[in-house]
Amino acid sequence: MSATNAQPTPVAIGEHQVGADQPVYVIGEIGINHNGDVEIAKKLIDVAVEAGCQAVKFQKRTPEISTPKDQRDKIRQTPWGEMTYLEYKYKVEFEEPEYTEIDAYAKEKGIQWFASPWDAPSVEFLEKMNVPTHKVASASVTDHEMLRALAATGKPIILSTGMSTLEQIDAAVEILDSTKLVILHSTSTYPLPPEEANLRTITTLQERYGVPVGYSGHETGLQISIAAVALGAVAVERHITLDRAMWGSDHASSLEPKGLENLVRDIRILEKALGDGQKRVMPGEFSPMSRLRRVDA
Ligand SMILES: C=C(OP(=O)(O)O)C(=O)O
Repeated sequence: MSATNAQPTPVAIGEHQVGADQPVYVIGEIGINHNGDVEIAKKLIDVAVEAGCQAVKFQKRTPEISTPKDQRDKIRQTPWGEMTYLEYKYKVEFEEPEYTEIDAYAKEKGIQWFASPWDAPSVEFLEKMNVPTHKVASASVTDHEMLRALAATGKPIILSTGMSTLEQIDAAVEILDSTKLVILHSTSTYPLPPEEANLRTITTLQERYGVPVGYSGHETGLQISIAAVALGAVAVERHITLDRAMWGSDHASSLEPKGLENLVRDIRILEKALGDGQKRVMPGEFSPMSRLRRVDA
């Protein structure tokens, strides 16, 4: 855990480098917005590819382990009828046949995919799928058993930090290999109001952990994610959906295809605009300078 002003070495995630002076790593978080339908998942992969994301992400659960005990028997109205929360969790869970299809489809489309495992057996499952990285969801920052399973994979890890204190993040970072770690600043309020975004935490995390820091956003709109990049975020993750009005908990605070396209477009402009911070006269200024500046002044 080193505090330093030097830029941390980028982390390699498959063919992509994530860090300073690299293209911002944009992750389209499909999560469970596929609503249990692999065809919707494929359409969302298309959306991410067309927007220019480098990766899409899913969530992998073993529902009888990851669903909090006091929530399991709660009754829910769902598109599949009335059922318990646990039954619903199984409805939206992809298993090996669906992930095999997703893997082939993502490879064909040239985009990376990975997932946040929500329990230790899901780490094993994702390892069998040969994912390039694993994401730690904010809710799992304190799940040390799972973090140890993730560290044992030797893969680069993306650690989200919503709903967490610095002490909880310290303990998680102690378990993970900080040479292969990307931390995401996040606030787990859905949808995120601007006054809870606290984007300056990006700098706090950069200085405290000396690793590349990105942003996982749950706001509506694009401004906060774009500002995160201006403040140094090297990765941005946003939930994506085909339609914000679809049934399910995460659709409303997700980006639709046009929103994602605009986000990636604006991030790519910002990457160019941020520059290197060295003050110099730019090539485009020579002509206006010759017209506007008095040489005898
Ligand atoms: C909920 C997740 O992420 P975050 O905490 O970044 O929102 C997730 O990755 O499953």
